[in-house]
Amino acid sequence: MNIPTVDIGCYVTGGDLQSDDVKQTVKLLHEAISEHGFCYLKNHGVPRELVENVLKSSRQFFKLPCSTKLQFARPQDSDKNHGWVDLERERHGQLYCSEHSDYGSITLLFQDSTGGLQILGKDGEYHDVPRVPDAVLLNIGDLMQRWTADKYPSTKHRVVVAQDALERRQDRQSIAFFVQPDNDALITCLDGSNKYPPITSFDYLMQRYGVTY
Ligand SMILES: O=C(O)CCC(=O)C(=O)O
Ligand SMILES: [Fe+2]
Repeated sequence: MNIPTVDIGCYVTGGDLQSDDVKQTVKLLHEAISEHGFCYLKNHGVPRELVENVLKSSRQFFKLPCSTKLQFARPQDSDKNHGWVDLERERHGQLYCSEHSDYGSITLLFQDSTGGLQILGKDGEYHDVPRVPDAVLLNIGDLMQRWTADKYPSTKHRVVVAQDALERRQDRQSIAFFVQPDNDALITCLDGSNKYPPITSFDYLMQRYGVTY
């Protein structure tokens, strides 16, 4: 499957929104995410060094003893949705990155070179989505699909660790940034169709967490 790469440099550097460059970028972005719900972004403005530093810090963090990591654990019975989740809980809830779609508006994902991410194509088959150096992967979440009355698909995906990586006991790292609108933002179908009733971003998220955690 060919996930398109869109260069958003002209927008990131503050280009005039009415310029042909920006209009063309918007068109390509629209086409890419309408088709796959996924696309790579180039010239996204996040410095490579920053990404590498975050990966390094997270490597250090995960090597800490469990007792230390527990101090930063995500509370189980509160609406605070950040913090460390141990593998057992993660397996229970999220089935360790088996097939799922993301909840929010968009997700930005940096992967390492291990690979393993796959997306479900319209053909019903899973397709590898390898890392593209210096690009960030953007994907549409369920709330954005609802917001766009299903025009932008929240495509199902999963992570499978390749046999050779398993044998080498190679660690895999990725950084996912889940973008969620402000809690009180009312999500109403943008095309006026009212295909889904309006819901606040917070209520939607809580509904979903209620099912998963
Ligand atoms: O680690 C990855 O490549 C993807 C993870 C993912 O899909 C998620 O956390 O929602
Ligand atoms: Fe995901």
